[in-house]
Amino acid sequence: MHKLVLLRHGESQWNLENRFTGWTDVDLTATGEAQAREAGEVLKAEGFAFDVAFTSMQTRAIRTLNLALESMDQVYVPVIKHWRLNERHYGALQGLDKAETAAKHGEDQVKIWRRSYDVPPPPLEESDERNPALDARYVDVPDEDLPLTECLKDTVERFLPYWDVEIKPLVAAGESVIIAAHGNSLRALYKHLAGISDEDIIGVNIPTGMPLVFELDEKLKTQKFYYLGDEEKVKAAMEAVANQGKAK
Ligand SMILES: O=C(O)[C@@H](CO)OP(=O)(O)O
Repeated sequence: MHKLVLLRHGESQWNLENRFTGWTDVDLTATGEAQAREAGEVLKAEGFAFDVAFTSMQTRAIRTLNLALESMDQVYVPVIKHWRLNERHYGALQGLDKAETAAKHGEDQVKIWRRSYDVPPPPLEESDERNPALDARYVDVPDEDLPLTECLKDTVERFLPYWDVEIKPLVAAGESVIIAAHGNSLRALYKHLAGISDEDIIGVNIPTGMPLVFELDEKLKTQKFYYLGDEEKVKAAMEAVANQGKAK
């Protein structure tokens, strides 16, 4: 049996401000840092010893991983960063307040933009200074692979090839792996690993800073998955994420 750990970053500045974030590179808040350290403590208490860690190219996920490994006394673990683990690109919604957007366009429309499988938010203009093609960290990525918006299906299509080729073989070989990433990029992997339908993925919300363990058999079929930590706390945190798209 293999155990794979998924960890969404701790609270970011724009989680706190309730703004659509996507590929905007915001940092953790002090609460987010504490959540990351706490995740590390929980993982340590459960006896996890990682062989390799994967994360995105975004500060909030990288720092969450670093802080968690630090509180596990495992900063020596090799870390691989890749853009395919980045958050889903939120297009022209990036920077907008979620509750204000719900008041303007309706909660139903915001839920479609936030959680539907195949409806992308309006794209950024190519000339927008936030176009990832202008960001030095993606200089080696072909422009046509860099998104100006994404629905979850697009995120699945860019994340899963990386999972299949780079991560899955390590898990299959018995390596202990942690992936520190984002609410929606982890929903893409969650959908795949848990076999969730395009319709049911709408109801899945991943809370910040809470380790999610997938137990996989020898064929890497999921046997069970669960969050580490207090069940009520996890439930409340999931509901809070779902409610971020409601008008005030
Ligand atoms: O803004 C975002 O990029 C994501 C994750 O923080 O938010 P949401 O939960 O609304 O998809």
